[in-house]
Amino acid sequence: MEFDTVIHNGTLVTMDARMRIIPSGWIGIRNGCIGAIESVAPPAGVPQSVDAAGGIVMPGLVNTHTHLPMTLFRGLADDLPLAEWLNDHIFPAEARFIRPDTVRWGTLLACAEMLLSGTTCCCGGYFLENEVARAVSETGMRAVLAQGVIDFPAPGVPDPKKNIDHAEAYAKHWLSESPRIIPSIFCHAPYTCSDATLKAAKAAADEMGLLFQVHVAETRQERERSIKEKGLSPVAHLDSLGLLDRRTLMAHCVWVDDRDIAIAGDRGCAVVHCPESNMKLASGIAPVPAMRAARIPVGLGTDGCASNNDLDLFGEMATAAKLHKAASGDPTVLGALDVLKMGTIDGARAIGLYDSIGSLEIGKQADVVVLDTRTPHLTPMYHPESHIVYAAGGRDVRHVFVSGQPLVQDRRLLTMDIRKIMDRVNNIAQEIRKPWI
Ligand SMILES: CSC[C@H]1O[C@@H](n2cnc3c(O)ncnc32)[C@H](O)[C@@H]1O
Ligand SMILES: [Zn+2]
Repeated sequence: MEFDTVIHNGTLVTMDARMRIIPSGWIGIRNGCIGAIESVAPPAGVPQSVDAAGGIVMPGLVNTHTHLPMTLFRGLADDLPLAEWLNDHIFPAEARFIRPDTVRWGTLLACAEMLLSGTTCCCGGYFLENEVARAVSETGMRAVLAQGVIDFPAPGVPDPKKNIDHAEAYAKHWLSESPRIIPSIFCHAPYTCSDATLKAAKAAADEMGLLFQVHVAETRQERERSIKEKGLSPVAHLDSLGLLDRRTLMAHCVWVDDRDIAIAGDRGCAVVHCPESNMKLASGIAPVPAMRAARIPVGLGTDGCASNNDLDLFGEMATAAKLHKAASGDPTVLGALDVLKMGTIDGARAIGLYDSIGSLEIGKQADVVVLDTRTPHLTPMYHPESHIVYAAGGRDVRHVFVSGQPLVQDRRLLTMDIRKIMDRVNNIAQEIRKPWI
């Protein structure tokens, strides 16, 4: 087979069903897909030959929950609980500063940050999502991008009665626009969307075969209010509306009990764990080991930059691995390989892309990351998966490919002018910085 690109001389961490690790292997890429994974000598005469130079070659990371334009609000309102953070700071800032131009630059900044730290695919939603999708598609990154739905006036949808029509039109447009941009619909939460809105949004997503996303059971207050007002937990409430199935992705699920976990497992829906956001907003610790034991696909997410405050999924993996050990008193509860699965193949499964990304396998898209391990903090290397989760960071990412296209080469972005993007975001921040509340 003829290849367009060969990546050789690295340790391949495949994340395939056998979790193969191939020392000094190579992968061949043809027409954007992986065409070979081998341990013997790589072929000569390939147009593009990338020397991984003793580093790690792994699947691109999958950030399964984020809000890209929220880079604009990084560090704007810290050290607050969710309700105060959202109602007194973030919602007012969004009402005032979220416009097509600000969304574009905030999104490009998020893509730059994610690509430079090894994330090749993200999933999430926001308002003015047409602008988000347009910007992401320019960068070459892969993403599942949802139009946000909420029952009050939102940027781009001043009349909440039009929120479903707007989301539907957005999704229809992006269904056939780019193979790397997959549209979706995102209801903000059961406490900001009526039952009618939730059902209509899910019906619209179902009609087009799309992922339906929703923030669920994030805080104790959300759970208690749901039980008081609906007589059901947030998860049981969504289930009573018929919203939970294989195309539903629930972000957070911190305040879930055994019954909620059994419901989610039975329905086949997926969950995103956002440990750093949950820690920073003091929301709590999601019962990830129990959810995984119930065979729920659990991905990892950073959430938006205003509650994390970065988009580095390597950091998120390290946090997840350590948090659950500390919470349970059991160091075996979530091992390095478990967390690496959450950041790759399980994340891909959670967002419906299991067949195309999340592992290095013949036939899958060539979404590939090369880490440079020739650094003091990655020397020596006994177990690559241990290094990826416990010792490496986004700063160790050297090359990034999406569908075989190089997007980061020797730590430099090839499809974005990062200076210009940071300048624009800094200008927008001057506007946001002014006292306005
Ligand atoms: C339609 S989703 C976009 C909407 O969600 C807000 N948001 C960001 N992070 C969280 C979170 O952790 N819980 C609840 N809502 C969140 C974001 O600011 C947008 O308004
Ligand atoms: Zn979120």
